[in-house]
Amino acid sequence: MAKSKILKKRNIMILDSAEDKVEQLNKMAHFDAFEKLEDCVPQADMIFVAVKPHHSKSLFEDMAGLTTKGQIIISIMAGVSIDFIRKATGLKKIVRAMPNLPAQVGKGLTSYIASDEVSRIESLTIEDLLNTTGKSILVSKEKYIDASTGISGSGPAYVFYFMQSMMEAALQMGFSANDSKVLVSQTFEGAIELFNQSDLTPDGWMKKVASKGGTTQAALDSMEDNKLNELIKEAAFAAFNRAVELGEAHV
Ligand SMILES: NC(=O)C1=CN([C@@H]2O[C@H](COP(=O)(O)OP(=O)(O)OC[C@H]3O[C@@H](n4cnc5c(N)ncnc54)[C@H](OP(=O)(O)O)[C@@H]3O)[C@@H](O)[C@H]2O)C=CC1
Ligand SMILES: O=C(O)[C@@H]1CCC=N1
Repeated sequence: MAKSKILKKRNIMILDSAEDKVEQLNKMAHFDAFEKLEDCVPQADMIFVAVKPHHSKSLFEDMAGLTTKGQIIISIMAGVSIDFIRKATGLKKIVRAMPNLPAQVGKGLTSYIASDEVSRIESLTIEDLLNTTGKSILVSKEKYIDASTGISGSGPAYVFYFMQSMMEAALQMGFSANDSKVLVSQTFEGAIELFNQSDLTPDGWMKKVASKGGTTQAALDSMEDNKLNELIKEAAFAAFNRAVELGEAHV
């Protein structure tokens, strides 16, 4: 975000509670870092909250008296609801967003929703900011933020789980660690590129790879026999349910 052309140099202030981190962050070119809320919160137009959900209560308590009515809170915390943030901060303009880790390389996906008090123009500005980290989707109900946590928020970890499993199989087949890594990463990259450059569904692509009675079919049959599809869906719902649970702990 800081590197994007949308923001002028040093338009971003970062707060961290650790002195050494603030020092380290201040050596970077694109933003100013602070250790104290009072040094940055009062001057902010938008306040991104990126602490762990269980730190939110004490953070909001510490922010009391430092915020002003027009400020917008943009929370990326899993589960924590707009209603909770509204009550805890006394502010009305709240955005809940769920980004994912590929935002670090400009390939993120952020779902978001804004409270009614956020104006259309503010919402568009926020979308522009979020899009500096990849793509964004505006959802129609807050429950879709929890749902997208189970798909895109936590999703990169599922992909890494699959990669890890395939790399372990490659190692067991006798490949070196480096060759295992290249075999797996290029396979993922190639598959994603094919998928993105066509209208074919994943199922359609599976059929293109699998020759009748061939090797791929043997692998897909093994996955079906083990109900891997169900297990993956169950895992995504476990993350969704955990987001709801985190929300229930913050009411
Ligand atoms: N990791 C991910 O892929 C995603 C995470 N999220 C959400 O982002 C949030 C952060 O997660 P994650 O980055 O994994 O967690 P981290 O623990 O890495 O980051 C939290 C940061 O908040 C700092 N912090 C805690 N309390 C305060 C405070 N009172 N004032 C200032 N800074 C504070 C911590 O500093 P210190 O370490 O010094 O305590 C730490 O740097 C969570 O709410 C999570 O749900 C959302 C989408 C994806
Ligand atoms: O694991 C978590 O709780 C956070 C939210 C989505 C990704 N990481």
